[in-house]
Amino acid sequence: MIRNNAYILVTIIYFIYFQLSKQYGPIFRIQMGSVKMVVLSGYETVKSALVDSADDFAERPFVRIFENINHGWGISFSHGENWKEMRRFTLSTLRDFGMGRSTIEDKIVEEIGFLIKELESEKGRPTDLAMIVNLAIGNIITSIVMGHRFDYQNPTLLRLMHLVNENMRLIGCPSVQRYNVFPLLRYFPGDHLKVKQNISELHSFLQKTFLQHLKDLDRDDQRSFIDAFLVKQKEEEANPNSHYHEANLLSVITTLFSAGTETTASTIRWAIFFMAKYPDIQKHVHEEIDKVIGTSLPKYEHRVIMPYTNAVIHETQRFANIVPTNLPRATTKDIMFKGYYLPQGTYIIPLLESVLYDKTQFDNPESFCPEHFLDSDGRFVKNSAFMPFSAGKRVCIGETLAKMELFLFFTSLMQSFSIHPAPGNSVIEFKIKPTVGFTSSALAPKICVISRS
Ligand code: HEM
Repeated sequence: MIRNNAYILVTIIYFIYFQLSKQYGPIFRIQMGSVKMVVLSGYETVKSALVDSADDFAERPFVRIFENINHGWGISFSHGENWKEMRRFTLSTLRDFGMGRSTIEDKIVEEIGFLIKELESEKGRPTDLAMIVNLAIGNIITSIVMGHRFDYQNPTLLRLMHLVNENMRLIGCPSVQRYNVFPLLRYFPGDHLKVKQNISELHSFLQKTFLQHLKDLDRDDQRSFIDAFLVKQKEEEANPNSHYHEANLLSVITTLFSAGTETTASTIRWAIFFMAKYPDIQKHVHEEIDKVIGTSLPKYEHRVIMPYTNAVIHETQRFANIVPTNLPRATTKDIMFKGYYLPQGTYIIPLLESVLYDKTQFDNPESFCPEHFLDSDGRFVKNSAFMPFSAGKRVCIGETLAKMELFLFFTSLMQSFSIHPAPGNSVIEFKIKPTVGFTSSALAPKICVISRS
């Protein structure tokens, strides 16, 4: 059936899938512990599966740690009708409900104002961006979910972000990956227990928040995602099969925090670090911002007339490759795919790294090169292998929000500041390394953020 079957002990296996695909081709099977997986590699193969055969690859497999967290509820690891309903509701609430494009844009612009003030107060001293960018992006999700933001020193925000970040790191770490594939490990202590403990704390905080929202609920003045969900829950009170119950609400909101914070914050940090690393590219970005926006407030609509900045953001997402393995998929029925028989429920890894670094789609994939998204006249060009949000039926639901955040945060920060490696650290020595975790975060030395005014 499948060309190769390599049995591989679990280590930090994710980093070697791409290497294996160079040896075994675009479709190969590996076995980790008790779990057999089929890896799809390269743009043509991943696109054929996720886009051309979208319905056949629309499920998620059983992944022990996600089952512990979600119990099949919510969106990211839920199945069938429940997944469809929660996905539809979340997408339409993000799009339509009193927080349509302009209102979300307002919230983002407001948050950027606080972030800029905070960075100005550093007065150009060497700064670690990790925490502060995380809090700012976390506040956008908080505003959407709860209807308000927190000060950066607020203990509730700090604790929420700590729980979310720690879990993102633990879920991607080797010990939890081993736990996922060796069933007996569930009887032993380990990082999976810390993940569960963090989720319990997060859920009890959210349950108290739901009660408060329920008390103040006004059908005609819904101020947050929680309000919209609770209204729907009331409307469906008489329906015994309703999907609008607390377990789904807890799971959806936990996912919005986990999937919607570190991913975007990490991409913004990568973009800022690239500016410190590549001063010529930074100069070009500054010139375009000064010419197109000047001292006005950046708006999302500016991106269509800012091809260079737009290309830098796209190249950051491509190069930073922050979800290298994608989330796993499963086949919805028995299928033949490119000559191979894949039974229903086959565990699929559609390797995003192999798409974003595909030599047949990008001239110089190993280099940071905004020209990958520009034509010879400097116009922005799309590339269908640009898939950092994946593709098909399970494509990231936060894509629109994340794109708006990335453009507005990056453009506003570059409008206000120039970015430099900290003294004693030359541009050549300025190294950015990805860290191991669920997402590929940027580890870089401190930088200096100098006001341009
Ligand atoms: C730069 C930022 C982001 C990146 C690169 C990213 C990437 C991804 C990827 C690769 C997937 C897997 C899709 C698949 O299975 O094919 C995903 C799924 C998902 N993302 Fe994002 N994401 C980002 C931001 C966000 C934000 C801001 C939110 C929420 C507000 C979000 C919510 C989700 C959810 C709920 C899913 C599961 C979708 C489903 O199973 O139907 N993401 N994301």
